[in-house]
Amino acid sequence: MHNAGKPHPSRSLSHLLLLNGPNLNLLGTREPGLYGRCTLAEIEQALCAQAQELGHRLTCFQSNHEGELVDRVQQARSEDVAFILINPGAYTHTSVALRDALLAVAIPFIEIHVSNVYARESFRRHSYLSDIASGIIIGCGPLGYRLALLAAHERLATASHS
Ligand SMILES: O=C1C[C@@](O)(C(=O)O)C[C@@H](O)[C@@H]1O
Repeated sequence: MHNAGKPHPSRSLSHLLLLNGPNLNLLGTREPGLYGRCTLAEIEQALCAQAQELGHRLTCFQSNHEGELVDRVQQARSEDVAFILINPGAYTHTSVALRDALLAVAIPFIEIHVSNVYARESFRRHSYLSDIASGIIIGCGPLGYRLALLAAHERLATASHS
C-alpha cells in the first residue's frame, strides 16, 4: 500500500545530513546552462520529503564559509548523523580541512556534483574528498541529490542487515 509522506513503519529512523558549499545557495539563477533552474530550496524540500518516505530524517545546511562547513561536519557526530550527502562546491578542489573533518567524524558520505566536473576546467578534476567517499554522483543535475539519498538509504539498509 502506498504510504506517501509518512515514514515507512518497518524502517528505523536514521538522521541524515545534506551539506552544500559555496555558491550553491545560488542554484536556480547561477549559470543555469550548467546547473539548471532548480533552486536549492526546491532541492532541499524534495529531499526532505523523499527522506521521510524512506523512513529517515534529513537536516539541510548550506554555507559559503569553509569553517562553518567543518563545524557542521564535526557537530554531526554528536547529533548521531548516520550518513552525509555533500556537495562541497569549489571546496571540493581545495579543502584539506573538509577532508580532515570527514575523516575525523568517520561518518560515511556521498559526494555530489550537479555539473560534470570532468567536462570542465582541468582544476575541477581533482577532488580532496572522492577517494574517501562512500560514493560519488557527478553530472546528473539536481537529480544527483535524489540519487545520493537513495544510495545512502541502500547503504544504511545493507549495514543494518549485516
Ligand atoms: O560550485 C561548484 C559546483 C559543483 O560542485 C557542482 O555541483 O557541479 C562543481 C564545482 O566545481 C563548483 O565549484
